[in-house]
Order: sequence, then structure tokens, then C-alpha cells
Amino acid sequence: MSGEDKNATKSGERALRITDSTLRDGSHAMAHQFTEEQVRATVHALDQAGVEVIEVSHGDGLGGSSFNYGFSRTDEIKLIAAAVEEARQARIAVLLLPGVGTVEDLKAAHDAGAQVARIATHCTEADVSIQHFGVARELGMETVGFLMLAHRIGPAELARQARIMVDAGAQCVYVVDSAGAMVLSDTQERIAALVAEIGRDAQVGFHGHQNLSLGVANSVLAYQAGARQIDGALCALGAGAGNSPTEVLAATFDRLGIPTGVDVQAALAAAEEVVKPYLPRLPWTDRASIVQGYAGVYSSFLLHAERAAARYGVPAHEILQRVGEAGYVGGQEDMIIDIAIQLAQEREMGDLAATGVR
Ligand SMILES: CC[C@H](O)CC(=O)C(=O)O
Ligand SMILES: [Mn+2]
Repeated sequence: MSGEDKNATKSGERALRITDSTLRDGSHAMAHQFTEEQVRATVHALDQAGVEVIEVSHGDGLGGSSFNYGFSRTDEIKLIAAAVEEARQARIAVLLLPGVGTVEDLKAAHDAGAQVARIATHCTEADVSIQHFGVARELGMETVGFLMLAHRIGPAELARQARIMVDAGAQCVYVVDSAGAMVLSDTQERIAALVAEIGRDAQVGFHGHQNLSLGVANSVLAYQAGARQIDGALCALGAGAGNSPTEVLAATFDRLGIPTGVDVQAALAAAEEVVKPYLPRLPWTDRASIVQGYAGVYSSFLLHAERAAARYGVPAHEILQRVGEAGYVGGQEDMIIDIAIQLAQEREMGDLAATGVR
């Protein structure tokens, strides 16, 4: 224990750090088709707006470009190098899910200039990140832990998992609302539990999704409960109904008198003039993404469910409801196809029964 509260803010300093994930979580919504030009323009605009950390990776993290998760249009190491070249003050972060990416991927990202390593695990499996935090610290990278689908376990158990990450070398641990399922007090209680457990040794962060339209409200409550790193994405670009919009976070915290170091007008311009023009579709709380929040489903399953829905002629929201009931986690994308086939068979049986055919 260092004895110094890592979540304390000295007066006059920025009170919290906004990390922008347009170019990583947003990659899900872009079906991983970012071009180098889009990455350069987005980094340039975020950097000018004063955003200090910009995450760039495949949506499913380093090494995610694959048949299971979807192939990237451009090699992510090339995109990371372009982002590093473009940034003047901002540092480039990468996400790594142990098992999807490897320490070799992390070393390649570091060689390309990435300075912040964000290591993500399912909320009950922090122990699989231990080796990766060790390597990241040896490389001299700043380290952040991501406890995904954090609504699935209670505050006390989540805090124990955060402790595992901190003991392994994490300098901040995020409560990650991957399903956009947390409703206000869910966030407050989890952040407070992590601050109590790790607050003297590390910071606490919050990553929200908009499936129940609560990303920004949850972020404010997370700050009030002691979180000092908050994620956003321009235009909310992200999985499911998207992330907490960076430009709205900047404006809201500014109105609350909580300095983030982000220039509100520049963030608004970055969203409107740089990101919006290249979006294939605006992130939206439609029926399928609301069901994700309501049933607690991983946001990155949305596009997979929509594709399976089109292929097997069943509604995406019904697939996602079943995924929620089954409790699937990241890495089980293939089960979405199984559920779609099952739903299609049930419909066929129902149709046959309705026409009296045996
Ligand atoms: C697949 C990784 C995932 O998208 C990480 C994340 O942003 C989340 O769980 O919300
Ligand atoms: Mn996310």
C-alpha cells in the first residue's frame, strides 16, 4: 500500500480523465472497417480537443481480426502507428483480451508506439490477466484493467476481482458495463466497492454503454462514487446502442463544474464534422439494443445477432433475449448462430402445427 489515495484530486487539476474509444469500441459498429484516413482524422480531432488517451484496436482487442469476430479492413498495428504519428499530446491505448490477443500482439503494439495497455477479462476471471499486466509493466506501459459484463456479479465479488488485477500490476481497474445493463445504483455500488478495495493503490474507471440510455448518467454517478477515469466515444460510436458519447460527457462534466481537460466545442466539432460523416449508421437504442441492456447481453453481440437474424429469418431481439437467458459471454459468438437455428426450427414447427400438419 502506498498510503496515497489514487482517486484523490488536487485542486486546480483536471478531476477526471476521459479516454476515448471511438477507434476501438467503435470498431464493432464499423464492422472493423476503419481506414487509415478515418483513424488519422479522428485522432487529430480528439488530440486537438485535449483528450489525453485514445484507444485504437480491433473492436475485440488486439488479435481480434478473425473469422469468429470479423476481419479488420486495415491491419491494426498499421492503424496504431498512424494514430501515434498523428497525436501531439495524446497517448495511444490498446485493448487486449487474453486468449484473443497474446503478449506478442501487445509487444507489437508497444513497438508501434502504444503507451497504455488495457487488459480485459470477464468479470469473474481477472486471474487470466496476470501475465499480461506483468509484460505491460515490463514494457513501461501504463496499465488499465477491464472487468467486463460487470453487472453479472455483486460489488463485493467485483472488488475482489479488481484486487487480483491491481496485485498483478494494474494502475486502474474499470467497472465495464458491457451490456449497458447497469441502472444507476448498480454503478454507484460497484464503483464504491472498488474504490474501497483498491483506491489506495490504483484508480477506478467506468465504461458505459447506451442500451438503456444511461451511459452518461451512470458516468456522472461513477465519478461521484470515486471513479477518475471514464470512457466515451464520439457520436457514441460503439457496440450495441454505443458508448457514452465523449462530446456529451465533456459538455455534462463541464456544466457540473468538473474539469476534464477536454474542450467542449472542439469535442462537438470532432463528433459532428469528423466522425458523423463516415458512420455507416448512427448508434441507436432500437429494439434489439434495448433488449441487450434489459436482458444483460454483451453489446458486441448486436451485429452478430443481426447477421444471424437475416440469415435464418428470425428477429434479432428474440435471439438476444435468448442469449441473455443463456448467460453467454464474449468468445461465445458461435452460440448466436445456434440460437437463431433453434428459433427458426421452433417457428417452423409452430407453422406446421398451425396448419395441422403432423
Ligand atoms: C470485446 C471487448 C469488449 O468490446 C470490451 C468492451 O468494450 C466492453 O466489454 O464493453
Ligand atoms: Mn464496450
